[in-house]
Amino acid sequence: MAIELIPFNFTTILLIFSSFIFLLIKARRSKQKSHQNLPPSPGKLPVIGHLHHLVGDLPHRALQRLSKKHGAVVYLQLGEVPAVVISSREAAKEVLKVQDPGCADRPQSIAGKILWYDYTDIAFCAYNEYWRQMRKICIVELLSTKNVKSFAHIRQDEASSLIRSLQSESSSGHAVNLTEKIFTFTSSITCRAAFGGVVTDRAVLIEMFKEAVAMAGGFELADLFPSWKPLHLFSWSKYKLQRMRAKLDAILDRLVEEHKSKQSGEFGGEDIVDVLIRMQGSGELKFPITTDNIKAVIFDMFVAGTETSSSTTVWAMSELMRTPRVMQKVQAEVREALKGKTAVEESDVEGMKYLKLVVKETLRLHPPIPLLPRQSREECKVGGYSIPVKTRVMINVWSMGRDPNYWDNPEIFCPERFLNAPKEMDFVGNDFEFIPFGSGRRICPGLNFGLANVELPLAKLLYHFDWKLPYQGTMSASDMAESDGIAVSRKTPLLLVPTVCNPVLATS
Ligand code: HEM
Repeated sequence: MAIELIPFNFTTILLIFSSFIFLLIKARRSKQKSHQNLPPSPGKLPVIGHLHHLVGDLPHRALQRLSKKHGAVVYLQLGEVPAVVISSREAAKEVLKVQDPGCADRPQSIAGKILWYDYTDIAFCAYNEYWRQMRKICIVELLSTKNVKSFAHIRQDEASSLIRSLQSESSSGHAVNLTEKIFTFTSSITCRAAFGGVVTDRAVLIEMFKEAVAMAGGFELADLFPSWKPLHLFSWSKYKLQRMRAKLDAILDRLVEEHKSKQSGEFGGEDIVDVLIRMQGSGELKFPITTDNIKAVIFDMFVAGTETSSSTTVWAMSELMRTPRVMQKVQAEVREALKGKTAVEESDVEGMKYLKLVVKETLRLHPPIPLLPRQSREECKVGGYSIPVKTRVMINVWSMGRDPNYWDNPEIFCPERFLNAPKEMDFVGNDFEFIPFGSGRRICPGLNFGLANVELPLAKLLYHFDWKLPYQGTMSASDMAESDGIAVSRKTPLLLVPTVCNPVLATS
């Protein structure tokens, strides 16, 4: 859990001591005016509330443990911040459907404020008219089904580079860092589709974005004690974020300037940055936008579009390596469908039913965003309990995907479960025990783009290569450990040895 420690010296100790007393008095006062009919809670400590229940484990795992003990709707006091954890499909439906838009805000965090330009992007933005306008522009200009289809040649081009680079490295017989390769593939597609070319400073952008994702988890000490200003003044993370923001600004300013001097879309037309610049100048927008707003959206697209898809592909390969039965079955499907071909086309992938089930099963076990981050905009009722206004609502998508009440043998990677399920289940936001893309008004607008960025490379990896672990034996549970942060990927890179099976020609 990303709780940052501030450096210790005499002043710090004095500050911590005096604020402890201040918070103790505040906690006593707020206890007196506590809400009626709140959901059940575990034991609480003065000042820190329930924070100690989250220490030592990743948030989605710690919250699953609490829900098993206290129920599907649990109330927590995280420092000063009221929070509710949702862990059943019925309660998730109430939050995301019945109460939507009552729970459609996002919780605020220092990372969101600094790196996403005062929350003027889409993902961290509050639920308001500005958000609606920006989300609509991004869907129409970038993420619609038609647009996603039109980017097929970019995906094809980048997937072929990925395969060629793996093919040339495979001759050494050494392991390749598949996590890195897939990440480069996905970030190149996002950059080319959204910004018209691979950004010159992409490596710096990637580094920043990785740190941002780790820090945007929202469990920073300063985020949990918003009224305690000295903590904000001395927050080490805040200074780190401000330094990152200065670097980010320089890169994004350059990107915007380049777009102002010429249109950069892949077809010589407009990309999303060109569109936003044009709209900024037209004066026709209901909510006029600044260059900072454009930069917020650019960073959003890069962050939201890259990590989610690449970590899904990497988790899929990890699960396949652990489950030889499924690996053989999916490779057989892919190879049968492509018999005699030297290259994999997107239209070929359409008919690969088992491959699609593999992706579905991967998203059940490894939703890239395990806790949907929402915040109540008004007092609402969930599971018969009251959720006060401005409560952080965390929907534990990860734990619902592994709940034995909904899934047989939930820890087993078994794509066939979706064929044998009593009802057809999909991830488009209607089956609330399986919502890797979220649901309701804030459902992921990049669903089609994301899936396309997972299915094609996966089909290619399985068609062109056989895969081995770089050591004898099988992958252990610790090999599947998860990283910290708002988006959860593998903690360690996936290292695998590829052997060429169906070679790719130099020209394809
Ligand atoms: C496998 C791929 C992906 C997964 C699993 C995923 C998952 C999610 C989830 C769970 C949310 C929060 C939804 C909610 O609160 O209900 C979200 C939001 C979002 N996603 Fe994705 N995503 C993926 C790919 C993408 C891509 C490729 C893009 C764009 C290039 C994208 C852009 C966004 C944006 C802008 C939001 C914020 C929406 C809002 O707050 O209104 N995502 N995504």
